[in-house]
Amino acid sequence: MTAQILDGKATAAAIKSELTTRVEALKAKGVQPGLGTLLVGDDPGSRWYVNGKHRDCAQVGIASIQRELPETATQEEIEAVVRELNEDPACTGYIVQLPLPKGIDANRVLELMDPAKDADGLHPMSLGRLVLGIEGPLPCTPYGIVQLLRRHDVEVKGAHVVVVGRGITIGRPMPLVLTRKSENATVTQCHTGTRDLSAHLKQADIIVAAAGVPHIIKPEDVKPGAAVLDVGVSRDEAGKIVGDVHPGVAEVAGWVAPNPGGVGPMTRAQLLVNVVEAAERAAG
Ligand SMILES: Nc1nc2c(c(=O)[nH]1)N[C@@H](CN(C=O)c1ccc(C(=O)N[C@@H](CCC(=O)O)C(=O)O)cc1)CN2
Repeated sequence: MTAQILDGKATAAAIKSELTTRVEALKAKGVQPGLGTLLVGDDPGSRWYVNGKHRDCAQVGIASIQRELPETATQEEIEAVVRELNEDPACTGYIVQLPLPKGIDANRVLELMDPAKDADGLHPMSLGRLVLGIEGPLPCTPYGIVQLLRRHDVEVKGAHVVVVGRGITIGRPMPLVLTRKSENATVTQCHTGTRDLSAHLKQADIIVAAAGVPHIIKPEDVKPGAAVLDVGVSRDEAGKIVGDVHPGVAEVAGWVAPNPGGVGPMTRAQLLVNVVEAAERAAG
């Protein structure tokens, strides 16, 4: 293996340590930040992610509010919990864990959230703010990726980034974050309608692979020295994660974010950043 590792675990640990100091300063002003989560259904992956978020909160001094509903919950029952979280003063920010069960209108649920409590940066108002260049919470995975690159001194300004995928949590908002003046990257977005993925990938200085297609990024499609971030999550028969990036890419790339251990921990760290920043804004 020749590529250097974009170490998400170590970087997230550094961010959490910085946040601990900021949370202490908030508490000294009488402000206790609290993260709420709403988990609907029994998906073991989603449960693992939500539990991880609350473990992180405990580490940095953020309070936890955990709400759960069964897989059979109706749209109305989910919306009732969202209204409760909107009203709960102990909950300064919250997330609705995605995906929601089949048949639930996730957009309607997201729209119902109080935008001032959107810890995920996925509320339509937060995404609109991002488009307009107004300060607000940033989507956790896209901004976690930017932080991971910055903290390893990988140049984002002027880089050509190819994003593969257009899902709500990563692919769709990723170009919005990367093309802000502060990031100033040039972005090509590829998806299932892209004719020649390989031709686009070969041009990339940075590849963000969020297609959810095992090993779709092959060594022969990667420019030598490029940074490749694997965000795809598929599972093999034993339940082990299989990413979007073929292991042979590490022989060609300059940098790789492994999966697990790369972008996932950064998603969780950025969520805490959003909670702390919202509490800081509220505290003036
Ligand atoms: N409301 C949201 N739902 C979802 C989001 C999101 O940002 N907001 N993103 C993903 C899931 N996710 C956070 O919720 C998430 C994914 C992965 C990780 C992580 O740390 N992964 C580990 C590996 C875990 C494993 O072995 O299964 C890693 O990469 O090292 C954290 C959070 C979809 N839903």
